[in-house]
Amino acid sequence: MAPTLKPDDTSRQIDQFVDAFYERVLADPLLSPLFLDVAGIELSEHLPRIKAYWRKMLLGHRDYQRHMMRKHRDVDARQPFADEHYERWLALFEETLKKHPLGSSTERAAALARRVAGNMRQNMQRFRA
Ligand code: HEM
Repeated sequence: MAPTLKPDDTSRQIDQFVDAFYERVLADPLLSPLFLDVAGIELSEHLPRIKAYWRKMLLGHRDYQRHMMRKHRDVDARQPFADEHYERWLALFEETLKKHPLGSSTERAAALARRVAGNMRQNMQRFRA
């Protein structure tokens, strides 16, 4: 019988995935200024939040309770997100997922990322108008 992946394993995989994703994002000339200059993120606070967000989305954990859309609206108000930002963000997300899959949650993570990015794009346009 194939070994079953326990939630703890997925949680560890999420940590590795997010670290690897942010290595790419922060090395990306298009995306990194939004994180480092416009939002001025503190990595030691930001990364645990992103990990908690994905544990909530994929495992139903309750430790992420912030309003992530509002955070993006604040950044967008200072430096509007363009289509190419969404495309690059998703491309890096999917590239990272291939190298650091999340077991049985891999496909769901990809689909969620696409859906949330699509909602975000609409949400930003509504709030800008
Ligand atoms: C164009 C695409 C995106 C860009 C450029 C982007 C950029 C950013 C930036 C700059 C921050 C830091 C905000 C701050 O601390 O002030 C942030 C936070 C965050 N992003 Fe994104 N993001 C994008 C798409 C997404 C998507 C699609 C998701 C989810 C599927 C996501 C999830 C998050 C989460 C959970 C946070 C943490 C918010 C908090 O502080 O609680 N992002 N993002």
